[in-house]
Amino acid sequence: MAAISFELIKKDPGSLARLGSLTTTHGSIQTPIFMPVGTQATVKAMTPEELVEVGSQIILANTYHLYLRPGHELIGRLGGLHRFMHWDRPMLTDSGGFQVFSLGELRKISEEGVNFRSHIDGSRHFISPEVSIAIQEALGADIAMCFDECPPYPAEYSYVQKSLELTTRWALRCKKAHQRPDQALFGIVQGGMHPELRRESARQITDIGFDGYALGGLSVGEEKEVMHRMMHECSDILPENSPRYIMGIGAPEDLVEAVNAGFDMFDCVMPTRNARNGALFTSFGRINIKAAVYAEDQSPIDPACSCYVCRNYSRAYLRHLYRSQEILASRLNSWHNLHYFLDLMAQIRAAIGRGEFASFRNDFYAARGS
Ligand SMILES: CCCSCc1cc(N)cc2c(=O)[nH]c(N)nc12
Ligand SMILES: [Zn+2]
Repeated sequence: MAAISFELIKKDPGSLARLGSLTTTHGSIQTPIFMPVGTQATVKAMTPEELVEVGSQIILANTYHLYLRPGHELIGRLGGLHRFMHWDRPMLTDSGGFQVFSLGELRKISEEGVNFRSHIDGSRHFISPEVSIAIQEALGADIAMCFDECPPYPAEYSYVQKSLELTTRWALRCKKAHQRPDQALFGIVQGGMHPELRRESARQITDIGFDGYALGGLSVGEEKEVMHRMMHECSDILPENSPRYIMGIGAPEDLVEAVNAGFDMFDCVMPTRNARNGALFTSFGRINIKAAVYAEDQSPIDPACSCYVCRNYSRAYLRHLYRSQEILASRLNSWHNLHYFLDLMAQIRAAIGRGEFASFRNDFYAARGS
């Protein structure tokens, strides 16, 4: 029996947007979906029960971080990541490559894998496709990701081309190493910001064949129009009846564009990281709660928001908490931002269900004056 099954429920008449249902070992997910990031086995400041209350269906964790601390063997011995963090719904783990390149010190890449120093204590480590798969199988998430190289941005065409070829060879090694029958494995498409390399990588990864397909190498500092163009470059190559995930995306406007390009799954630290910095998402754009203008503002963050925070707390109080560096500031701000992202996806699913995604997209931009 396959670790996951994906049902394409409805295609939007005016775009590539689609409704889907992804069934995993730990339950089903309605797509398009945003996946909160729980890097170190916690979506910062939120309990699992609160994550469910704000609409989370699936959350992410990070192989790199959990390998370094507390260790994947420890988590495996204690029953796996679901039990360790008291989350009994779907989970996805990233493969660690991206974090090694973006967090690790003094990393050295070879055909075999990557040697790097821990960002925590400088200790030396090595991760290969086989090691990444072994870590993810020990953690036991419902979806594992292939070990890939996310090329730096910008990078020479020749470097990006060699890099995508390495990612393909690593993807093949990941597929051969992956044994866990209750865990799906997604391939990752690279190719930088070059349309023809994106298409070449998409062909190579789909030729190997995976349970789902991700676009990597985006949200790495490129201009938005470049990011959006790359989203459209390989939609026609990725199998229509497989789940499609764009890694590290993104801001609300990027989510709308990614759905418009035919993608189903997204993750980003933005709602929780921005929350801790006081940046709050609303139906009329972003606000920063530390601004003096909110000092005596008794209105909610967003009058159009139905979340627990907007129903019970004023901007004045949230500004006070933030300026006082109270822990509750991170909790309430994260609660509202996650609700905003997850409610946006629920509105998108409803619009696709009505065959009205194109008008939803127009209204979304109109409400933000763009
Ligand atoms: C928990 C974090 C998941 S997404 C991390 C991520 C984010 C972005 N932006 C790109 C990549 C990528 O190219 N490859 C991989 N494995 N991961 C990426
Ligand atoms: Zn709210």
